[in-house]
Amino acid sequence: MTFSSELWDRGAASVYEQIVRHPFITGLTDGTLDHDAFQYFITQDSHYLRAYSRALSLVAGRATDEDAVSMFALHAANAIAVERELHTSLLGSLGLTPADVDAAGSGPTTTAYMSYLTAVCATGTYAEAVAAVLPCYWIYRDVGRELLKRSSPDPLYAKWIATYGSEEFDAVVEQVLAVTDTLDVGTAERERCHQHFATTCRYEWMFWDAAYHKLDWPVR
Ligand SMILES: Cc1ncc(CO)c(N)n1
Repeated sequence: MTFSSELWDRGAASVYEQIVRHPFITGLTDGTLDHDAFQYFITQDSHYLRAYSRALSLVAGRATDEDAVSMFALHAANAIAVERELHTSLLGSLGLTPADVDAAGSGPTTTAYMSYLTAVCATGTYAEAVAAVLPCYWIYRDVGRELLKRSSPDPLYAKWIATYGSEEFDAVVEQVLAVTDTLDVGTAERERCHQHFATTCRYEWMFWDAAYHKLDWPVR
């Protein structure tokens, strides 16, 4: 069994089932999700993608194989590009400006998820860092594909779905999976990889759940 399928079986399979059943996700395709929740999601994702880009830069710096260095560095740059393009256009359609995103700040779940990714990528081994960032790619690819089958009556949601359900995004994820499957991991390190992978899978579910409930800090 490949390392990536081992990670998925132990850490993602059950969480993924719960993600595709989540009312945020089903609401995207049947059009019942309210725009306030989607707006919260895109706003928080703008904050998330900035941290994700920096986390990927750390992974790039850890990689020894030059193809992997180049790949993660490219993905780090692309995360900023996606944040700017997709989000500016979607936020514009929702009547929001980048200043509104800054003013909203990052919510509790976003902050927790970003902090975890940053910590693992800064202090873990290369394999641990790859395991921590992998669910961000993989879950979005699978969710995007699943949603693309149904698309959405709402053009905003359809646009979002088309990005992550695209063949281009699939090719990106396949490259990362191939890198994951060539990692040389020791026994103790392997367990830590499983923990990080499972944790960021849970954060992926929590990120959608936070948007669905428009979760705010309980105190300010
Ligand atoms: C929370 C989250 N996870 C993964 C992705 C995919 O890059 C994203 N845009 N946002």
